[in-house]
Formats: sequence, C-alpha cells, structure tokens
Amino acid sequence: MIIYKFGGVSVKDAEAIKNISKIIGEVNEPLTVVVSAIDNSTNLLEEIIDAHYSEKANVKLLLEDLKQKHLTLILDLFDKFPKNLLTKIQNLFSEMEARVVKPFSQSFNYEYDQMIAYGELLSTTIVSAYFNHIGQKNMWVDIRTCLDADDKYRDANIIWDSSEEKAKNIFKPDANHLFITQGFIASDSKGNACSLGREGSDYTAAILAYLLDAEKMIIWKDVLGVLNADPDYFSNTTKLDLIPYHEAIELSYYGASVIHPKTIKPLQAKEIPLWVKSFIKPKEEGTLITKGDLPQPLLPNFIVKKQQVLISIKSHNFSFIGENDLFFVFSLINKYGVKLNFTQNTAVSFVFCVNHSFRFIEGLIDDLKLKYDVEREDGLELITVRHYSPDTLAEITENHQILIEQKNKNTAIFLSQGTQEIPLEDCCCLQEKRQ
Ligand SMILES: Nc1ncnc2c1ncn2[C@@H]1O[C@H](COP(=O)(O)OP(=O)(O)O)[C@@H](O)[C@H]1O
Ligand SMILES: N[C@@H](CC(=O)OP(=O)(O)O)C(=O)O
Repeated sequence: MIIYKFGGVSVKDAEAIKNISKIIGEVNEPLTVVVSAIDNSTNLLEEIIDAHYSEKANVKLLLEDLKQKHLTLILDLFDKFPKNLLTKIQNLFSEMEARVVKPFSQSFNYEYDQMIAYGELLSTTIVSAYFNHIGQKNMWVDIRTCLDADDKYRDANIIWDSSEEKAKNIFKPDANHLFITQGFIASDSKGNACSLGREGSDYTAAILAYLLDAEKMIIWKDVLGVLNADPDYFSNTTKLDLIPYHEAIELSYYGASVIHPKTIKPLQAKEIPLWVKSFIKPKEEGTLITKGDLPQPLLPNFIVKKQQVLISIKSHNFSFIGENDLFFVFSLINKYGVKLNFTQNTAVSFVFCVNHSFRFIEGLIDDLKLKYDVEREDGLELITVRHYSPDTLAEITENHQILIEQKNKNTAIFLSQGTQEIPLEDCCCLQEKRQ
C-alpha cells in the first residue's frame, strides 16, 4: 500500500483536482489518498463556529458562502449535473444548517469538532465522485469508521490497537485499489467526530501508513520539497534532498509548517520513507525523509513563527519562581490546552510564547493573575536557526530587535519584535522578504 496526502491547496479548484487525478493515474499499486478540506474552508468553518457560539447574525451567510464555494467547484468539475453528488452535498449542508440553529449543548471543543469535520467530508465526497466519474474507480471511506480516538476534542489521541484492526479490514488492497478518505478527523469514544489538531491531515496519512504497513508515503505540496526556510518569508531557499527522521522531527517541532509535527513518529517507528513532493512538478524528486545521518555539509535552516504572544509572569515580593510555581503554571497550561512555542525561566520570572490565534489567552492570563504579576506582549516573532554559524546568526538578527535568545549546540532561537522593514541582504543563501 502507498499513501498519498493532498492538502487544501491541492484541491482548491477544479484544475487542482484534475491535476491530482493525473498524479494518481500514474500509480499501479494499491493506493490510499488522504485529502484535506478545500483551501481555506477550515478557516471559514472556524468563523461559522465562532459566529454560532457568539450568536452572531451572520452565521447563515457564512454557511451560504461555504456552500457556494463547494457548489462552484462541482459545477466547474463536471460537464453534466451530478445528481447523486449534489444530493450528498445538500445532505451535508442540511446537517450543518441544523447544527447552527441549536445552541451549543456540550463543550466548545466538542461542538467545534462536530462542525469542523464537514470540511474534509465535503472535499472527499467531491473528489471521490469526480474520480469515479472519469473512470478512476475508488472507494470513499469515512475515516471515522476506522480511526478511533479519545475525547480530547481538537487534539484527540489515536487509540492504536482498535484503529489497526479496523484499518486492516477497511483498506483491504484486494477489495479496492484506490481509497479516498479524510485527513484531520477521527471518531471519539461514542462514534462522534473529533479532530487531531489544525493541519493534522499529514498526521492522518502517517497514521494510516503505520497501520497499513505502507511501503511509502508521499505528501504533495505547492513547494519542491522541504526547503531550508519558508519560501513565503525568504527568497533564495535551497531544497533539502534528504532529511533523517530525527532532524525532520526537530524542524517540524520548531515550526517548519510544511510537515505537521506529529507526522514523523509513526513513520519512523516502522521505517516508512516519507517523500515531500510538488504537485506542480510531480516528476521532480522532492525531499526524502528516512533513517540515517544528516548529510554534510550542514545547511543552516531558518524557521519563523509570526504573531507570537509573550506572557511573562513574575512573583510578587521578589520571591523565587520555584518548582511549586512551575507546577501551578504548567497545570494551567495543561488545563487550557496551550501549545508552548518557547519557554524560559529566571530566578523570579517565567516567560512563555503562544500563538496569537490561541483563543483562551485571556482566561489563562486571568487565572495566572490570581498568583503573579503578569505581562503580555503581542506581535512578536520567533526565529529558529538550526545548524547555525556565528555569521548566519549575525546576519539573520541584524535588523531585528531581539528580546530573548536561547542557544544550544545545534539550535539558536530568537524572540524578536515583529519584522523590520529592511530585508536582510545576502544572508548566507537567503534573503528575508518584505512583509
Ligand atoms: N521549510 C519549508 N519548506 C517548504 N515549505 C515550507 C517550509 N516552511 C514553511 N513552508 C510552507 O509550507 C507550505 C506548504 O504546506 P501547507 O500550506 O501546510 O500545505 P498543505 O495545506 O497543502 O498541506 C508552503 O507553501 C510553504 O509556504
Ligand atoms: N483542513 C484541516 C487539516 C489540514 O491538514 O489541512 P491542510 O492539509 O490543508 O493543511 C486544517 O486546515 O487544519
């Protein structure tokens, strides 16, 4: 079995879906294709959920936008009106419409997951119908019937044993050679939807690769492979041809958003090779992530995380921030489900960074204020450099106002004020782009 994963950009319009059909048309082996929601529709679903939660009047308009986006895609894809498909899509929208007229009956995160799942259900329904229509016979799999997870909504953990049994029964290569299924979602203990965390479809593909003992996995992106920096922020980037698992896990952990951080572990456990390839230039070799050592000479890698919020806590009365304090702070961090991007502590302070988009910042700060002096600073960026040299660091930090820095043998992290207007000139092989 081979596993392919296509993200939101690769299914963004009719042309993009036709392009995918060419890529899968080249495969003569059993293939499972994991597909994300069409470009930006998960963001739109988040707006719908927020509008529903805050009882805003525009919820129905937003839902109508989402519907039009999908109907336009269908009309662009099919030459003849596909009645069966339209009925399926109408049914999915009727379910969503029924949800937004009722108040939340359970926790925000639970309700979020029930709604967010429709993005992938819609996209895969359309992609599967189109492939069948053009003769690429496939089986649409509702991944909720296969992947069991716990009830940690929005960041659910897979239950590996029961999922393995189901996956092996459903994705039987002899039953069907092409399977189309959803990334990002799974089933909770009662069979309702849960999600694996934003951008989690890469992880779904890796889970299936592991459960089905796949021969290889390919994630198809709009870049030539993993580059030594995000091309949205830097020009003159270089493609990395080969990355060992242990390095890939570090890069994604520090925020190289081309691969979801949880993707590597299941693949590494069974030594399944992962290719990151371009759906625009599918014949190009891409990046291979596999076991082995880092190729020499080491190339510096740059990772930028924008829109960071620094939260600084200080004890009253100059007393130490000790183990009890850290225990208290981390309990709150755990309670709010905070993803920490950076931490540092001194004798009387503890600071940490979270993404600006984290919705419970205010609640967390209010709870911290019960015990500490708390300050918040917005609009910061975290710059991580792997395999740095003194010259690289001097150049990358030159036009930034650095607030905090941390270094170990391989990695330097800088927390800086938002990007300055002056781009870095000739920074090693890179140039930072103007925002
Ligand atoms: N080191 C990197 N190498 C390549 N792309 C990167 C890197 N860091 C960030 N990116 C960004 O990742 C994007 C592709 O990932 P993503 O948008 O998550 O794809 P998808 O939604 O299709 O899964 C690229 O367009 C690029 O802007
Ligand atoms: N649709 C989900 C899951 C995902 O992985 O999407 P993408 O592959 O487009 O990053 C999200 O946007 O979070």
